[in-house]
Amino acid sequence: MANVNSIPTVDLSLFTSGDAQQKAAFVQQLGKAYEEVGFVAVKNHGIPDALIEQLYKHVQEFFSLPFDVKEQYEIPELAGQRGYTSFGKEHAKGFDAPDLKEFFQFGQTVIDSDPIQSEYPNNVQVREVPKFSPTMEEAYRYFERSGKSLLQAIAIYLGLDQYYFDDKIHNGNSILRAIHYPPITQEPKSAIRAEQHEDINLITLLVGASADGLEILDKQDHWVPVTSLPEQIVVNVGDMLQRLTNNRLKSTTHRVVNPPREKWGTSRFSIPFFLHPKSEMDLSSLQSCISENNPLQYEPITAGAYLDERLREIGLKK
Ligand SMILES: O=C(O)CCC(=O)C(=O)O
Ligand SMILES: [Fe+2]
Repeated sequence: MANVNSIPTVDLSLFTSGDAQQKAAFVQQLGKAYEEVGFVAVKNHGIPDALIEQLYKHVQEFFSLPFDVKEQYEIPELAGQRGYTSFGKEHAKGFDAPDLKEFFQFGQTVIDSDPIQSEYPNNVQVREVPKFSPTMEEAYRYFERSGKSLLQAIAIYLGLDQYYFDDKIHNGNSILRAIHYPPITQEPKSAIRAEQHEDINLITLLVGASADGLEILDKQDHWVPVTSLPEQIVVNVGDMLQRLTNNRLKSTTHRVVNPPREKWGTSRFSIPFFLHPKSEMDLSSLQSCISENNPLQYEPITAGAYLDERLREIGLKK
């Protein structure tokens, strides 16, 4: 990735270990960035570099397995929510052509006695790459922790109690998705690897993808490449948070484009963490985000019902 940021940068350590003034400054920077751009690059995000390196290594090992091995880990009844999803299964909302990607999804493991456990299917263990699932699980915990801090800052920005989201995301339905965009072998029908879309969840945390290609749509309707430093993660607002805030925080449209011809021969890997609350969370817009200038835009819905609706729209759920 290029060494220049095209989105605002924030330093999470100001929030997690700074003094009161630094913490307040972080809250304002993050909130303003989410009102204006919807995307930030986060440094000192708390996810160890060595873990990210291991994660990419095992993810690449998994995708380089033969197709008939990967296919054993595909479970259509689970709508792609756990295990492997092969090429051509997912398309963006409103588009027919499938994205040029295969992916693997890893979900929540409940370790306390919360009965919510019965809502979640088991994660899929990949026998051929023994360290794949344990590394996904370890990374999942770190993403949850960083995401929780970011949501605490967002809660303060919205005038809510700092811990407003904590119980809503504890044992939540988050997904760690490892994606492989294969090399391009012939003149592609379109210049797009993943068609434009908005994420469904509260926030998405994305560790440095292995190649350029991610772009966001700015307010002037221009596509702007997202660039961040290797030690940063990109964190964006999803539709659930946009809905909760009655469009005050922006779920910005984004896509992944093909590389220039000289890089067609290379794969692209990326590993977004989609932070979801428990399915029972009420996504009704907050009263504090409704005003004469910004009248209520959405019907009330729970996170679970909303996710279900969206999975049907993108072709994962029938
Ligand atoms: O591959 C990327 O960099 C982003 C993928 C993405 O936007 C998504 O899966 O929702
Ligand atoms: Fe996305």
